[in-house]
Amino acid sequence: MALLLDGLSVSAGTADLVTDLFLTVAAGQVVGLVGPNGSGKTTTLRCVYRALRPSAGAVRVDGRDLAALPMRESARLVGALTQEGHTDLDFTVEETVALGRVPHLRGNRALGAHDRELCRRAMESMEVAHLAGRGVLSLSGGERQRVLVARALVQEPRVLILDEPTNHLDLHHQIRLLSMLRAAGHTALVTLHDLNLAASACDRLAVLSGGRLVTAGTPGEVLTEALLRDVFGVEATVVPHPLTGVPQVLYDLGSAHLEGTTA
Ligand SMILES: Nc1ncnc2c1ncn2[C@@H]1O[C@H](COP(=O)(O)OP(=O)(O)OP(=O)(O)O)[C@@H](O)[C@H]1O
Repeated sequence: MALLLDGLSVSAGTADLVTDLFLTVAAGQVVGLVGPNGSGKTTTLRCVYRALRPSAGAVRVDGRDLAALPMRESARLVGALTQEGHTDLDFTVEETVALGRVPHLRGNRALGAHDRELCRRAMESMEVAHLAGRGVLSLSGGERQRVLVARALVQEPRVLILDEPTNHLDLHHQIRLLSMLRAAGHTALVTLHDLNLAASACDRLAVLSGGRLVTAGTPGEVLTEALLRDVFGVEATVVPHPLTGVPQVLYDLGSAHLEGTTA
């Protein structure tokens, strides 16, 4: 198992933010962590990239407890696109992407040819190569997001953690990023709010509610009308995609609105 959340719990004061979470991500799998606002998705991911220390349980990569490893070593195992990854420092795009190689460099050595080639390929795959010399602070939200994904990719981590990676991205770049994840065989734990994209992009979905795992399985097993009602409080229709068969959620906003309005 590439990534194991092994009975993870997180408390803040008297509040239990995540409770006894067991979740596995097999090598080469993309697992989507979904759930309503405040259900504990980001809190869970923060434990994996070590921005937060769990109050109980452990995060294991290839069986190794991350908390027991030096930061540099866990940075070679886990690469993350975080919600707090935006910086005030006006590095260029090229410099920002190159920072992803730091965990692999010995001492203060400069990038070698292999590192530079990885950066070039990651910038091309995220379609930011033409921005290489630009300062990141001058980029649009979507451009900056793609640069930060490129930085996580060049880290060549065993496990990629992506917290709402499609934020700010237009449809082309949302689909490009999620297709690339699957095609490149990355092992990834990803939070997504768009359940249709999540069903299309992920091998498995894990649903959180109130900091607890409600269910996990293939999109077909998980994404049911009953789950949408019980966990998200949404009445919707779930149909199989006509080409792929993966479940897709159809909403009837008209009737949902009419029921709640006093016209
Ligand atoms: N340091 C903290 N102290 C107290 N409560 C916290 C703290 N950090 C997070 N929370 C609470 O924990 C809950 C889970 O937050 P989290 O950010 O993990 O949710 P999420 O599922 O990622 O939500 P969203 O979909 O809105 O991004 C929320 O109710 C949040 O307010």
